[in-house]
Amino acid sequence: MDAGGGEQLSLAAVRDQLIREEDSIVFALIERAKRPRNTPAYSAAAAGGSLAEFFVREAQVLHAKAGHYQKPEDVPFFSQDLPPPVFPTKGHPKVLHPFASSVCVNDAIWKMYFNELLPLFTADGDDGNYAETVALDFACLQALSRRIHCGKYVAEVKFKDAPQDYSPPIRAKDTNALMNLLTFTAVEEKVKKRVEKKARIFGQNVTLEDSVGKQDGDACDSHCKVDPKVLSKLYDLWVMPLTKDVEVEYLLRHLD
Ligand SMILES: C=C(O[C@@H]1C=C(C(=O)O)C=C[C@H]1O)C(=O)O
Repeated sequence: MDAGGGEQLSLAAVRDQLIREEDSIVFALIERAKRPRNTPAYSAAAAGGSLAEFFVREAQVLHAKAGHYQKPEDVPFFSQDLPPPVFPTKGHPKVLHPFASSVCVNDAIWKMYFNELLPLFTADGDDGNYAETVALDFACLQALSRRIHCGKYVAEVKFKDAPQDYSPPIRAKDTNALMNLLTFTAVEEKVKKRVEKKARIFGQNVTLEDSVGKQDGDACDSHCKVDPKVLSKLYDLWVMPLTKDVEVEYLLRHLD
């Protein structure tokens, strides 16, 4: 996480990072929406797995060799037998507990992405561009996973800011109390509105003839590359709940 790069980790800095991650998620979905659903890419092939699974496994091997997956928020979807980096990597400041790297909700992200999200923002159809399609899926999965696992930093700063509040429910392993403590409904409402707005702005067709930015609100939503409402739904139903699951899972082990 960039906010961990030397300066004091703060809730404001971590939230700024989360805002930046929104851009990556919105753009990744816009890119994937260029292609229709392309379901054959997700059907199990003779060898067992699907093309999507094959691509993610192989892409992660390359990414691992290039030095990816060294930070607590960069969590691979298939962690078994990943090779070490081939080139020297620059260490990152250790601001989280060592167990942070084992907090992972990628299985839930995988299921959510393929079973729930994809049908919401891709058109029915099959154009045969399976290799391109799964590469775009990989970008979406990585962007979502990275944002959600930034929850580890959120949890760390929340604990550091109020150890007296967080320690009793951690000791009591009271998941509900922790969830209530770390939830900020007003912040969540703003996040939903902002991602919807970003999808509306980033997803409009830019031409020289029309006046870009003038169209606003629901009027232009049907022309957007991804329905802006899908973004607020994605964050409401899955991204923020999973981020909070990461926060709780991280906090539960904080006093171990
Ligand atoms: C990430 C945070 O924790 C919770 C999760 C949020 C999110 O995923 O965007 C927003 C507010 C909180 O309910 C935060 O406080 O910023």
